[in-house]
Amino acid sequence: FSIPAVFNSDNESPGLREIELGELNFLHTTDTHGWYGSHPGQPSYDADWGDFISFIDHFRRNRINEDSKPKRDLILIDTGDKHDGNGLADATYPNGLESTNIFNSVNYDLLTLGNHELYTAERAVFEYYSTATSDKFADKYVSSNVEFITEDGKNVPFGNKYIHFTTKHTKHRILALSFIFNFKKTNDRAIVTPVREEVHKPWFQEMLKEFPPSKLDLILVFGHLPATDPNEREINALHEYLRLLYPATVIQYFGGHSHIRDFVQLDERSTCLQSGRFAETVGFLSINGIKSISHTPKFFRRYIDFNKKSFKFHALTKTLYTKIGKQVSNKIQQLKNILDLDYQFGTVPRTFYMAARPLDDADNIYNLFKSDILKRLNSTIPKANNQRIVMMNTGAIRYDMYKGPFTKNTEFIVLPFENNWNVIELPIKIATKIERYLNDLPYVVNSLAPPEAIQNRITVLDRPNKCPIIHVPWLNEGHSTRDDFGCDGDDTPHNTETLHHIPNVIQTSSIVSKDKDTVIDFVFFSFLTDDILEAANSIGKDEIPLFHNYTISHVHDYGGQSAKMLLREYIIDVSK
Ligand SMILES: Nc1ccn([C@@H]2O[C@H](COP(=O)(O)O)[C@@H](O)[C@H]2O)c(=O)n1
Ligand SMILES: [Zn+2]
Ligand SMILES: [Zn+2]
Repeated sequence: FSIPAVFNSDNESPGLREIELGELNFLHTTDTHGWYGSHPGQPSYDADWGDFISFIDHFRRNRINEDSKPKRDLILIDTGDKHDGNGLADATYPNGLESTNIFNSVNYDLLTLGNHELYTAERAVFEYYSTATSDKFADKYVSSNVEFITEDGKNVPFGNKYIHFTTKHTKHRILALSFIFNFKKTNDRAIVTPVREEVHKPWFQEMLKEFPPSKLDLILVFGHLPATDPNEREINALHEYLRLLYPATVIQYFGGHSHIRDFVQLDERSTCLQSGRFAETVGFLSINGIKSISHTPKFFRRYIDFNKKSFKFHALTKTLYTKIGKQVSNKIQQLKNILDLDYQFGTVPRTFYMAARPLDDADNIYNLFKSDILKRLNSTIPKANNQRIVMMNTGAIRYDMYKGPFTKNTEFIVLPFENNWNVIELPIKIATKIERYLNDLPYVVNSLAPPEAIQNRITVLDRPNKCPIIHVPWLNEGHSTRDDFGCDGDDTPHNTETLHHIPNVIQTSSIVSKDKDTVIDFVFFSFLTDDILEAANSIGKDEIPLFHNYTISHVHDYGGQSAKMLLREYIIDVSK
């Protein structure tokens, strides 16, 4: 494979791929999960949220300015998931107390919520009042299929059901809608209605009447659902429905939730962009020829690495900082200090990877959990025959653990969730079959593995055509995205990161009995409770005549150290 011209090394770093502006231009973020303080130690993502604000400012001035000919507009979008993943959000109580202010300093034109804004009632209430109905975003926040339940028990839309607006310079008439995927683990202050049902509700039908095709130039659907999802196909179902009603209108989607870079062409007049995760990516999209009926519109997509070099390059500026951007960067640094996120517990001896190393490799993080960390779990409850299995979902681990300082923030980054340990007593003949049962599940049904791992499996299946594997000595390892427009979407060429299979769950076992009827403790992350019951009952039916189902009454709190604490104990031990 020969090195393309764009991969030159005569620069201070490799050449970047340009963006192509259009009459409508979009910058998109999603699944930021509190990553507003940049990725220290990862030069590809060295920009913080203040730098992003400066970038937008320069970009608007230098590339979308008032006098540009042809005229242009810029629309800034975010598609949710702002908690769980970084101490800036997760080290405060309530979660997101300070980071929400930081996130909200971006002047988004359209924003919405993800499932992480709905895991608890407290989060739903906070999101609703701090953002959805705030002075700044009340006319910009859209959530077409989520209802908020007020203190006095009334169901109200979680923001706007839809927004209609006309762009300032190019005068495009836009109808904006936003849907979240069919999220079932919601709380008692919010209701999610599946997309397929929501579109048949009276409000939707009235909206269709108010905005027939003749009154719209573009339908914009931005939401917390994956661009590619061959199992649930929620975007596809929505698109089929909208296309029947608007046969020639351009319909542009922005997705999220599965944490990957992705771009899908739904038909000649419709595409969907998804812009990664964790403030590693700013998605750029432009469209030209929107109002033309005789020609198909031209779509252009680019995945911009979240770093200062890329920001300066695309915004055509030599210095990035603006006053407001700098203020936000300072605020982030202050918050980091107040929360003591750089407090160091020990040192990570070498980098442990989630998917970039095979599961049985000594540098694989799941291997570390199986072979060491899970075994450290202690509990005071009486043990069934002194034998147990300890299981966790791989999705609970959210990031590679890098060689170097292990800080308070590293804990939130690697293991953000507050899951505790549950236990159920099971005979060996059931307990030993659960791992296989859960790992054989069709991947998207229960979403136990990390979202990006699930999605990588899907995109590999969905797009059998290959992109060249890049191994160029002076490039950083990172995204080499393959999407419906090909292999050149990333603004920065990276060495291809080989991704290995990650199972849905991992476990350690101390079982020694040969007698398969011996009862042992089956210990698992609380997030897995429904899946464990389903697996035990399904296996039990096959294994035991006149089997009685296990129910939640058989599940107990196991106690013991949290996963965060187990990891910290390991680090302290290896740092001695
Ligand atoms: N208590 C929890 C909550 C979630 N997870 C994992 O996160 C995944 C969802 O994350 P998104 O950012 O894609 O919404 C979920 O599928 C689990 O893997 C968890 O482990 N514990
Ligand atoms: Zn997410
Ligand atoms: Zn999500």
